[in-house]
Amino acid sequence: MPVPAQYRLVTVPETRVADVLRLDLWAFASGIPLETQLELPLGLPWERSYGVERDVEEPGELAGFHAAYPLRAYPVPGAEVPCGWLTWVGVHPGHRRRGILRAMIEHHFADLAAHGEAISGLMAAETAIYGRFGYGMAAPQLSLSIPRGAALRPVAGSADLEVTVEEWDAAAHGDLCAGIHSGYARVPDGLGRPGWATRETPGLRGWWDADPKDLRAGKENRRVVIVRDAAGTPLAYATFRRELKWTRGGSDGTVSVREAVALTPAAAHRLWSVLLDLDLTSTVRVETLPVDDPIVTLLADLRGAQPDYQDNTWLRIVDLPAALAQRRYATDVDVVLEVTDAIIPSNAATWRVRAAAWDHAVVERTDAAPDLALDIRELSTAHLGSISLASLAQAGLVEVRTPGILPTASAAWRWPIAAGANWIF
Ligand SMILES: CC(=O)SCCNC(=O)CCNC(=O)[C@H](O)C(C)(C)COP(=O)(O)OP(=O)(O)OC[C@H]1O[C@@H](n2cnc3c(N)ncnc32)[C@H](O)[C@@H]1OP(=O)(O)O
Repeated sequence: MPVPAQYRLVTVPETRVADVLRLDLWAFASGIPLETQLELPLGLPWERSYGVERDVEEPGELAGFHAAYPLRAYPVPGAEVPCGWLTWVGVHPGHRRRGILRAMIEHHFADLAAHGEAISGLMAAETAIYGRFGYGMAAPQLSLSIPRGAALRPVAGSADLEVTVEEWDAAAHGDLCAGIHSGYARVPDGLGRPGWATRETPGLRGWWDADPKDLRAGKENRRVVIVRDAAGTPLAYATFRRELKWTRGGSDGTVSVREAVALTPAAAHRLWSVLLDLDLTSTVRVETLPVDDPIVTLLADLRGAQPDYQDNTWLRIVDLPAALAQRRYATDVDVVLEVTDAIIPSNAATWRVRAAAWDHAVVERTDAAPDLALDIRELSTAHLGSISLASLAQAGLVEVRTPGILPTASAAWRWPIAAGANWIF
């Protein structure tokens, strides 16, 4: 769909940052004044930033905006691939529901094709927005509120590790945390965690490393726990803030953990042991965990941590043959898929997908009778290996045409480690 009449799509240079932030204030009602926001690191990919404005002679205010982070090593099952990450989507309330978002999405897909990116990912502000454009909820997340002192199952070697607890200092901790964070995308045993997006661009790193006072929501400045082995090699870190609340019964503080990332089981155990034993606190709150994060099985009483499950990453296959060939499959598979796609006609076809276990696939158009029929949204949902084709079939979202094919196809698309990102962007 083209941009609606009387609007035009434009590239947005960094010199228009105030226009972007003004629109963003309208779209997200953040409450942080423009003058303050102009001082904050934004991390925006200006080379891939696009706006929609009134089709008048002089550039005016923006009616819509979106951008794409050019991720080059986005983890999918068994591979790290280019991904155009859709971000900063907003339409001014005075211009909404006229088709501006739809036009921006179609532009985004064309932009991905021009940059050789077969998939798009995003985190959705509202869950109702992106399914209509073929995005599927590919990675759920878990949130926990863990009581202080919650028992953990023992892990050998945990007590031998060294721990430091420090105030965050980007110069001292930025590279160390980035190294562990990107390393986590490849554990355990090389399997890798699909969906574990890392802060690849300098803009994203700068945005993440900063700890601006205006974004602390009244809590203390960022703190960091680092776990090292006896040789001093960093194995895990967590960033957190505490917030104390005094009640008649004493202190009732909360530890808000932004990230807790460990490369070994012992380091994970040690890291959480520290977070769960901070004085004057009673709850450790963590929002964005992969659903099988080590803490889930380390906790002796998961129920006591009030697990809460919701969507994290939405994924869209934009170039079907490329995307299906880029990832690997967990078992031998030879299956014919009939795929519908209302927005990208080149994906809407019948495809034969053949792969040996743990290898890439050969993907070809075919005239053969389909074994499974599904929309691109469902194929995108299954792409990171966390939501199975079998569960989608059980919900009536994948049609099985060849009886008996579903167990093999479903096992091939699944991945032994759940997908998940642990930061919001
Ligand atoms: C990846 C990210 O950045 S997520 C951030 C998204 N941004 C926000 O949530 C900020 C506040 N909201 C907005 O800025 C706007 O309302 C947007 C971007 C969500 C939608 O922009 P619009 O230009 O109004 O959308 P547009 O007119 O193209 O609508 C396309 C379709 O999506 C539907 N739609 C759009 N927004 C929503 C929503 N929030 N909830 C449900 N449906 C929606 C429309 O009804 C329309 O449906 P149709 O195709 O059946 O007619």
